[in-house]
Amino acid sequence: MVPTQAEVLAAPKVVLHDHLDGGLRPETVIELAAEAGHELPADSAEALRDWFVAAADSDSLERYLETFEHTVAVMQTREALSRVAAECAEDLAADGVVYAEVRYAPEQHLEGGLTLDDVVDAVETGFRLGERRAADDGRPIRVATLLTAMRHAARSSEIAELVVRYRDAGVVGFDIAGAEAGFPPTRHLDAFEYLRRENAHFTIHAGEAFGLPSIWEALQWCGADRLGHGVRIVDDIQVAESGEVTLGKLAAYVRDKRIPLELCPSSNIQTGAASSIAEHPFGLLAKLRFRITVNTDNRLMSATSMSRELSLLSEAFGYDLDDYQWFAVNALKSAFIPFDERLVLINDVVKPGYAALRAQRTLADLRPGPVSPRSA
Ligand SMILES: O=c1[nH]cnc2c1ncn2[C@H]1C[C@H](O)[C@@H](CO)O1
Ligand SMILES: [Zn+2]
Repeated sequence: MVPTQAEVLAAPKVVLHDHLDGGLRPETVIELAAEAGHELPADSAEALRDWFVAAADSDSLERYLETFEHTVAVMQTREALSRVAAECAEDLAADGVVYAEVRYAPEQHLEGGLTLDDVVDAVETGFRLGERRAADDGRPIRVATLLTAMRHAARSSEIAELVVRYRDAGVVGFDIAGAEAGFPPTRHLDAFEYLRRENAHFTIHAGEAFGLPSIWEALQWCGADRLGHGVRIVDDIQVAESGEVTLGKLAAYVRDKRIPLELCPSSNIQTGAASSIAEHPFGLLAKLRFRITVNTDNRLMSATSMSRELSLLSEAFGYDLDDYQWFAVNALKSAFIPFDERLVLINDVVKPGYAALRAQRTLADLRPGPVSPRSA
């Protein structure tokens, strides 16, 4: 059975790959742009929502990334950053997300004169505010932060130091993002080596627009804990006409070592990494029991949510509540917060949440049917 919309919304969800600057409300972009004097490509919230999706729907990661010009431009003050972060926490909570790791690149928010530390302070203030508002609304959420360095730039060591400086203040890990082709992760080896010496966690966008060499470098040279996307690992998997599956050495390593894949189905379709949800490698990777997780990437650019991603996957692959629970538990096992906190979320939030949804179905099945005219 495929979950109903109400069930999808109520299901406890976990997202590990969601960009703060890719998840603004269109209304907020318009208001902040007016304050900042930034010119937008559309002037109503509806038109702007459509513009982002159409512009991001480009079959190219580079063109997809150009749309961030308009979100980053309006996130250059403390107030704007705190507001966007608070709304992000509230929107995720309203969608039934119970734990989120949200990322952004502090180096992109210095145009208004803020320091890197000011940026992180402002965002953390916003997340705490959003968490409080969500809890007051009866939808508690925990939001943790990943700080991203842009792979074409040269500030990754500074950002890695920022991660370590704020590790007890909401920041749980590091990431690199931006155009993948031509910018291998090994350009940032100093940052990764520093993070490893500091016992810090990091993920790397790899295997999205570029294939196996990028994944191999991210894991075997840089030591990434997780792969941002990693979807191109399918290039190392052969499926014969008979259905027999053969994993290459890298794919086998990723599966054997339980390397988490932060899969983002809708985003992949927009950048051309997959042609449709039904043809997305998610189905194969799930069947082969890779450590897969479901993610939004950029809710604004893809007009999506965790509920929508799960619904699309259910339509394509028939996933039910048990599968959703598996995705959520996979994500928590792979999260960068401490082990004891992950266990609490798995045992006290996610599992009871799914048990309650299953119980509702059982009760609905036990309810007597309508009274027939004959017996009335
Ligand atoms: O899917 C992505 N691949 C590579 N880079 C990305 C993706 N989504 C967002 N970004 C970039 C654009 C943002 O400005 C930056 C930090 O969130 O990360
Ligand atoms: Zn991303």
